[in-house]
Amino acid sequence: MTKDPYALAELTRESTIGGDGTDIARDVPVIDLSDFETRKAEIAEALWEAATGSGFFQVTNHGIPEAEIEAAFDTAWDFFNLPQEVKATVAMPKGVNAGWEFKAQVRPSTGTPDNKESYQITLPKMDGLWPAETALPGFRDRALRFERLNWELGMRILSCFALKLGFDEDFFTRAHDRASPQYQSTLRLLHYMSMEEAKPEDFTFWRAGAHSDFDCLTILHQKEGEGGLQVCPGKDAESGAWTEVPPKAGHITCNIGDMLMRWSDDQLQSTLHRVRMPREGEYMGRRLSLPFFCQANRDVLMEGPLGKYPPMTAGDYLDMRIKANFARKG
Ligand SMILES: O=C(O)CCC(=O)C(=O)O
Ligand SMILES: [Fe+2]
Repeated sequence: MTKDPYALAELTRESTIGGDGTDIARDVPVIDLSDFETRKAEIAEALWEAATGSGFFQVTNHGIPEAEIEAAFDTAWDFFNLPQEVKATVAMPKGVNAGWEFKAQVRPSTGTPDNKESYQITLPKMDGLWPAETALPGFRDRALRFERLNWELGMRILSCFALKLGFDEDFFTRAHDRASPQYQSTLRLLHYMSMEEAKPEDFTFWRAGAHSDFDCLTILHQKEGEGGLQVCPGKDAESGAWTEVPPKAGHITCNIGDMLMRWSDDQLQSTLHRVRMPREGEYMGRRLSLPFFCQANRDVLMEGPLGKYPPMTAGDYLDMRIKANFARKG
């Protein structure tokens, strides 16, 4: 093993964990967000416990109507179902976190491209990256509506972490101001291609190689029956023991990302996760998922309450994280 070639501890951890590993059952905490305003203190306690423990949890009674989530999956499929040449008109420009990409994301953990296509919506970056209204009528409005619903849920959850960290409760809402040109939160539509016609060697790839997210908080919608997500909590990363998180209607899966881990002086834990290929006897069809990444605006200064790290803007942090990812040599 060569010496640590990475600038960031979070990336070093990620790069060492690309193998199959083993399966292990762990509890994924489920937190009921009903009566949010009146139960806020209790909910904040439960979220804190989950996020300082494994960093992975699910929320129920989260306020996003099931019909909206189902409609968003339909909208995502309408997009992926477009001919490749139409999707190519909204291809992700280099260095921009918006638009369409196909089998392009290489994870440091695996060194191979994830077997997926994705379309990312980052509000200030969308000029020329929406499909033509004639190609997909209503797509933009539907996608924006879902982006907003996810932002609202993200801000509710983050307001609980703000209180526990000693900030005022709107601290992270200001830091993720949707109206700002510095906004960099992202809704991602993901399509993992069907493996029904795949060759045995295709199964050696990953749908999504092991990684931790760069953001503060990820809100992940999965579809029941389309499993494969596995997590390995930070404190157990050495173990290489992975836990399935089966999609369940009414449950939204959430995880802490590296940005909030740093911002909280490592009190909140970002968690390694991945999407494995289906195994023999399992559903082999396509898999869709819809993550929303709460990433603080570029100009926001991240300054932890305990002062563990030097202050840094969220923009600089993300640039550093992305650069470290691409600096990796296989
Ligand atoms: O598709 C999933 O279930 C997870 C996706 C993911 O981890 C990501 O895009 O960061
Ligand atoms: Fe992720």
